[in-house]
Amino acid sequence: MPLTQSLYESAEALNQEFAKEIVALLKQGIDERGRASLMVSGGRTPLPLFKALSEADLDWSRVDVSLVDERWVDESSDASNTRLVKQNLLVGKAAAARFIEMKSPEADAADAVIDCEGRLSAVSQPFDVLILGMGEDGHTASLFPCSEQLADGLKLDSGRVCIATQPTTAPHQRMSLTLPAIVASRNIFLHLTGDKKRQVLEDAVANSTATEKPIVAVINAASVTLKWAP
Ligand SMILES: O=C(O)[C@H](O)[C@@H](O)[C@H](O)[C@H](O)COP(=O)(O)O
Repeated sequence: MPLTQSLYESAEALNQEFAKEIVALLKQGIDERGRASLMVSGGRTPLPLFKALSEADLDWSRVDVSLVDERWVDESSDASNTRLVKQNLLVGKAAAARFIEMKSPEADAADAVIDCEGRLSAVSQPFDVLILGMGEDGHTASLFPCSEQLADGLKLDSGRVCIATQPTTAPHQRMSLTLPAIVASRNIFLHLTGDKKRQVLEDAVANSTATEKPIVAVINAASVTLKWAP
């Protein structure tokens, strides 16, 4: 599938323009279906985008927000994506959005998959806007090349929305959307900054298999728009 490239001179320009594009897509979803859904990844890259979104004029009360993946830690942990989103995105105007939790009290993410899918069934699907990041190992969401669960997470006919994964190259058990859940989204964005990640992406698309670099699995299965700045 095509990877549309949207390249910006600066991260500032990227985040301002990207936020406007996301808001327009969410408005379209609300106009057409009464509600819209925004699925976000964790990590450091999205923080300035979250700030721009939190200041955007939108009927956020009609927007469902949830996570593309979650580290299986308490919200009090600095590693929690729930904490990251609540502190950076669901503030200001965006505080009115409905947040659907991925994390639940189960000690093991593997014991929480069915419940997580049940909670996410309350989110209007297909997701209107889904934002992916990427690690330098080519992982996206919490679909890591090193994890034993990767093959199951990449099965397009699994019928699953969530999967518990255990990376060996990154801390914490994870809960992740599966590849089929990701690629069913109406608008999929890959949000990257820096020359290194752009090089990793270009090399992966040119030379890697989906299991070597899971971001390739997404690009092979859906139309993805790259949002990149230096
Ligand atoms: O929970 C997570 O960590 C993310 O979902 C993960 O897939 C992230 O998007 C990449 O690791 C990039 O993270 P950075 O933006 O911090 O480089």
